Amino acid sequence: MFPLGYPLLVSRAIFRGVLLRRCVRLQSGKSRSSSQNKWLDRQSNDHYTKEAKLQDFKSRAAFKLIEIDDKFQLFKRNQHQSILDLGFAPGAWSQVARMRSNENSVILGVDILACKPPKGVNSIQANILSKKTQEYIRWFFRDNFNLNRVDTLDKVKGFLHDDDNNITNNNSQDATSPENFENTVRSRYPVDVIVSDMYDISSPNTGYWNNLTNMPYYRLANTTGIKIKDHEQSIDLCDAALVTAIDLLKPGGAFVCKIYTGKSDADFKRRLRHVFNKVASFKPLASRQESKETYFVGLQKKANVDKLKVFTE
Ligand SMILES: C[S@@+](CC[C@H](N)C(=O)[O-])C[C@H]1O[C@@H](n2cnc3c(N)ncnc32)[C@H](O)[C@@H]1O
Repeated sequence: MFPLGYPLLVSRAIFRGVLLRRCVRLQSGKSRSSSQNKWLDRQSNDHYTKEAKLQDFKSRAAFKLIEIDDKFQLFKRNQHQSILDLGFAPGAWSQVARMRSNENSVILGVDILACKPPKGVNSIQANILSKKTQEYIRWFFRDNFNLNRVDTLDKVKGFLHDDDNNITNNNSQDATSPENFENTVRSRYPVDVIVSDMYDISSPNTGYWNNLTNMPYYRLANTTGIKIKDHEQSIDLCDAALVTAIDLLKPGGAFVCKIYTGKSDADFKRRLRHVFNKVASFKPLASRQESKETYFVGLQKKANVDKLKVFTE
């Protein structure tokens, strides 16, 4: 005969066994998927990841922009620049821009994620696919807001404030005066350099009910692994960055944009040639060989770019 408490003892023992197996699995890392393990191994052995930690960069992405800047000389030590970093989070590129530009240069990071910017960098949490975001960027650079001190841009401009009149007024000034001409160009095109490392992430579209209206998962930092989808999403963001460049980058300005390569690369390059005198593509050594990402660079922005022509011809 079994003692009375036997079933309780057995179930306790089974429960302990299950717990123990789980702990062992967690310690040995076996509960992670193989791709997670691969990613962790790669990160811990990666030279750039180690170096980023040593140099206090937010991520290894810093070294990609350093290589791009070494080759194309985007940032100037001897001149004030307005620099726009699209998709700045967690902030490694902004750190590089801060480090390599003049101390009076102004840097604005924009990201759809809320993220505290690195020291000496301003930031706006916004979606670049929204036209309103471009207005905020223009106001920020033109009116010299300092978002590090107070969130003045939000307080003064508010979401429904329409400030386009200022641009119209500036245009009606005597354009023959060199000073007025310079002011008009500055307020219309207040940015000297645009860098975009934006990358779309695929939304988890199964296994949950999305009960939100602002789609917080509609921005990602990883590829889906579905090559065509990754490429097309990347082209959308590149086009958004290019529209921002057409609308806000000063003539002569420089542009860098990450692209996840695919069949529409040539079309995008053609659009870039409408906007810039010099166009190049560049894969930094810090960009993993197996990654489909590469960078397009546009130098010497042309004056009077016709947006319609860029996207229709
Ligand atoms: C690869 S990460 C950028 C890394 C960054 N350059 C750095 O050095 O730390 C890509 C970023 O693009 C942002 N992003 C993606 N879609 C966006 C959008 N529509 N508007 C603004 N940012 C976006 C993501 O939130 C993500 O933070």
